[in-house]
Amino acid sequence: MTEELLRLQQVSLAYDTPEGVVPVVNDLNLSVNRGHIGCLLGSSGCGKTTILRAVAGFEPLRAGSIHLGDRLISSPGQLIEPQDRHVGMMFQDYALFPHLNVEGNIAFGLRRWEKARRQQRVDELLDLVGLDDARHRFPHELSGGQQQRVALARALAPEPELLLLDEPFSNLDVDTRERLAFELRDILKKTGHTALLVTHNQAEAFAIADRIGVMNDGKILQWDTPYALHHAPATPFVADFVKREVLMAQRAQAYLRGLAAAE
Ligand SMILES: Nc1ncnc2c1ncn2[C@@H]1O[C@H](COP(=O)(O)OP(=O)(O)OP(=O)(O)O)[C@@H](O)[C@H]1O
Repeated sequence: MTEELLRLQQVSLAYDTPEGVVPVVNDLNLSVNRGHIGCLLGSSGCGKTTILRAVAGFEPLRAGSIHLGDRLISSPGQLIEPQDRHVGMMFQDYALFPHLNVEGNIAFGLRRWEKARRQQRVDELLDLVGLDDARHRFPHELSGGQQQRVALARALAPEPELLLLDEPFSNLDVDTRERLAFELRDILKKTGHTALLVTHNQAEAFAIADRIGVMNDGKILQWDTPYALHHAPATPFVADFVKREVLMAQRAQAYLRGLAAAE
């Protein structure tokens, strides 16, 4: 078995608009090894979600190829349907079904499974995400963090080869975000899942990912470990980007310390 699970080679993506073709990504290369968590980090509009959608099978490629293991899943004119890719996806708004309880949401992708096996899988996942006691509750009866865990369990339920996460913490408050970022990493490492995450938040990227790609304007400027991004940024943009975020986090902490002191 090769080390690499996901491989994007010379990928170009664009949208057709009434004004013409709008290029988003050009000649993009990246790979994520089995069991690793990769992350695309960049500011709004740089093309992160478009790349994730292309891996999921919702965007056609203008050029290049996407492989999952030995399978070619996308190339121009060739697209394996999203449901046949063995790729799980978790969206920023969780997209839980409001009329189904926690168990029902998690079991949604397992409708074709035999009943006993399905129940066993749901029980395993409830245990994994710590929601045993909430199995009969409906989404509106859950906190944001709990909803996020249900969404994660639902995405993992059919045992996807690859998990895609689009800004998984954007709906949560800052404290919950930080806690869940570590928790998510823990869960994925425990189960050995391979994941590709996109976020504009550096703290999240650094808390979760084994490899991070810093993006700007449809390009990955550096695909590296969090340590290397900090200590050996490849371009002035990456150095600035990393430094700016650290500075902002320090300022936020100083501000909060100031508030606490004033109380
Ligand atoms: N359906 C579409 N039609 C035309 N242009 C689009 C479409 N979806 C996205 N775009 C454009 O493509 C570019 C990349 O968008 P994308 O959503 O991939 O960025 P992103 O980095 O994920 O941003 P965000 O963090 O805000 O979600 C943006 O300029 C956006 O306006």
